[in-house]
Amino acid sequence: MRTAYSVETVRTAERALMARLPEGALMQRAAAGLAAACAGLLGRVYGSRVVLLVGSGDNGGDALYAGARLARRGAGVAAVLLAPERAHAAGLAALLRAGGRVVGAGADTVGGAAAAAGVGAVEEAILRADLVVDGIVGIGGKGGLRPDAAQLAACAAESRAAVVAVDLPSGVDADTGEVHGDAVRADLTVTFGTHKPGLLIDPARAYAGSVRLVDIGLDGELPDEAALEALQHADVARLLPVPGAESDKYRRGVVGIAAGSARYPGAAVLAVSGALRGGAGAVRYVGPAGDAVISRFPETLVSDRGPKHAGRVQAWVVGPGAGDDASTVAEVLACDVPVLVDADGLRLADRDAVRARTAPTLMTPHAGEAAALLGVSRETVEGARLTWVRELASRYGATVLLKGSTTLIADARGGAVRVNATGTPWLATAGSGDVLSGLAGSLLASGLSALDAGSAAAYLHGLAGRYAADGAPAGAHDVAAAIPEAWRDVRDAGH
Ligand SMILES: NC(=O)C1=CN([C@@H]2O[C@H](COP(=O)(O)OP(=O)(O)OC[C@H]3O[C@@H](n4cnc5c(N)ncnc54)[C@H](OP(=O)(O)O)[C@@H]3O)[C@@H](O)[C@H]2O)[C@@H](O)CC1
Ligand SMILES: Nc1ncnc2c1ncn2[C@@H]1O[C@H](COP(=O)(O)OP(=O)(O)O)[C@@H](O)[C@H]1O
Ligand SMILES: [K+]
Repeated sequence: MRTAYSVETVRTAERALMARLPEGALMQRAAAGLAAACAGLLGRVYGSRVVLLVGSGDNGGDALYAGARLARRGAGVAAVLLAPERAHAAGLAALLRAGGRVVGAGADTVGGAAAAAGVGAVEEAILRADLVVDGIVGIGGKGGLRPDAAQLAACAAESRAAVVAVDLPSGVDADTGEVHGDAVRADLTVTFGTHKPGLLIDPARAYAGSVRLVDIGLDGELPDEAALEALQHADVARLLPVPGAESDKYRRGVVGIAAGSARYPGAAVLAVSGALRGGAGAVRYVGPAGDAVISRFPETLVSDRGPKHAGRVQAWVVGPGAGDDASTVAEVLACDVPVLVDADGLRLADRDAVRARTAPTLMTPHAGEAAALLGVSRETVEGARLTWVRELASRYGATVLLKGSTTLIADARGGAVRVNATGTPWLATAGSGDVLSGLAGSLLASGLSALDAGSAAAYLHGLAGRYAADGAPAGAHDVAAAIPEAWRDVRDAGH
């Protein structure tokens, strides 16, 4: 399991750890990890040109100490100080001792003979650099970058240099993944002690590039419950149902799919295609698309009666392609088994009916559907996914899986939110959400909690999307067909 903790929790853990260590030890650990990552990216350190963007906090201190290490290995290191009089003094002294220099403001006072002052010198240094280290601001940041910092970030973006962010890309919100204004775009982010939620949630995630975690010994000080959890293969493998000797189709779980309409029969077919690959022993279909379903998947138990009379079902999926069939949605919500509500079903579901349910409910909106339920714009949801997925879960008293470039799953009870890391933009294809709903419903029917069913389904679906697409467009039915391959990969990693 990969976990991420809030800034407040990190600060508390940092204080506890610092109290047991010599002064400056943590920063040295951070700087050593940062310098190693920079060296890895540079390939050859000797003779390379490195520019440090240095704010006035400890984030700048990390950059300065790492710069000193690179300078000792023969890199030409220049520091740009955003606030020369407040730059980390010991870090700056270490850099200068190692042969580094200062460019721009403050160069005349601290840089010695090699110093060059002026904005032109700064720009030139950044544009000619092989590597830019962003130590402007880390977990002490508020809001987007200030204008002087934003100018440096723009210059770094223009340069051919690789950009390494220290702890976080400066300007992004560490706790939420929101980006309010300008921020640094990094190729690599080297983060310390633990991931921060913002590194795993878009839009901030997209600014971070790839992320490397440096162990500074913080683990023992962090609480058990994280702010955010990202399941890995082994975690998902533990969740996947495996039939035993005494299993039969009913004991494995029957998932009911109430989906599709005369206008959208394909949604029913796709939801069934996901459900058949999700571990339930049988898939039951009710709705007007029975012929389409049976002709594609003859193993489906098709019923022409409503959900209440369809026979034994351990979990329902309702909504994909449902059009305006509100009565079926209401009927399913009245069933005392886990229910997944997706697509049209989200709009048709009565909030009080959802809140009144005692069996688990899993809602699976994309950002547009979530926005409609919340009465805000799609952009608002996409800009602050963590806030809105929690809000929706709390308003409906349900587990909510918010789809998109970052998929988040939140329980109404609170606790750690799950983030799925396996997706690919190739999944943005019509009907792939229907496949996900069937898959998650099937996992619900085989006994997983709503949080686990949603997380495991998103994980497998993301992997299946990768396998199906493999760098080229794929249809939703290809994604469904690739689920068994994803399942086998995950299962094999769990042994
Ligand atoms: N936690 C750990 O275990 C460890 C933490 N470590 C490191 O410490 C870092 C935290 O250091 P920190 O607390 O000194 O704050 P930091 O991020 O440098 O920011 C403060 C500066 O940012 C400025 N500033 C603020 N907003 C801004 C904006 N929008 N745009 C521009 N500037 C802005 C603010 O300016 P001011 O408001 O004071 O004028 C102030 O100068 C952490 O991220 C990690 O790298 C490691 O060394 C070891 C282990
Ligand atoms: N940019 C993206 N990156 C990763 N996954 C994405 C992206 N866009 C969409 N997806 C995924 O693709 C699926 C699309 O579902 P949905 O929006 O419901 O489509 P549909 O309604 O056509 O079935 C979801 O699983 C979603 O998480
Ligand atoms: K930074």
